[in-house]
Amino acid sequence: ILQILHFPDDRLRKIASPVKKMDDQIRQIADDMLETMYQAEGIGLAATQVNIHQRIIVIDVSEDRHQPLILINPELLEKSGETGIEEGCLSIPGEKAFIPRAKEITIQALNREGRSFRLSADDLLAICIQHEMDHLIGKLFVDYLSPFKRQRIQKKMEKLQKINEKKDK
Ligand SMILES: O=C(O)C[C@@H](Cc1ccccc1)[C@H](O)SCc1ccccc1
Ligand SMILES: [Zn+2]
Repeated sequence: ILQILHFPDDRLRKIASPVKKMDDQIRQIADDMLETMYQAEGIGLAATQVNIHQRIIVIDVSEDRHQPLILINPELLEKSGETGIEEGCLSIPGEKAFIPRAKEITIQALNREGRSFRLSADDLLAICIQHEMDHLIGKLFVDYLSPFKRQRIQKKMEKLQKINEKKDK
């Protein structure tokens, strides 16, 4: 299980580098990320969130929680339409906000064997991919909100941090 960074940790703002070569080390990172995501009851996780600054995303939006998707070096090829839901984020626990997203997207990525594939997605899967791809460029859903709302969330998270630090001591 990997430790998930929490907003406003500056490391969440780093830009991830493309994976140079798909190898066992990258596969191990993806497996550790999947385990961390399932344990945290998320439906997606980006490497940035676990302080690994490479373009690796894991997703599982299935009901049975056994259809993991690994996206290496994802690129957005097309997007269309508009949709949105109240989004959460494992790096901003307890906060939710409606975020506008494209309804359909087509991406290209490498799979766990390092082979290039294209994926067209809509609804929750499309939203999740867009949310995770934002993480890889240091973007969080709070960045779509007004500065006032973002600041209010930052204050709440910093207070939570202090309470947790006291507990750990
Ligand atoms: O922090 C993350 O990247 C995990 C996100 C992924 C996500 C956020 C918003 C919309 C879709 C995916 C979530 O914490 S996963 C938790 C969750 C579960 C079901 C529906 C929405 C969010
Ligand atoms: Zn997130």
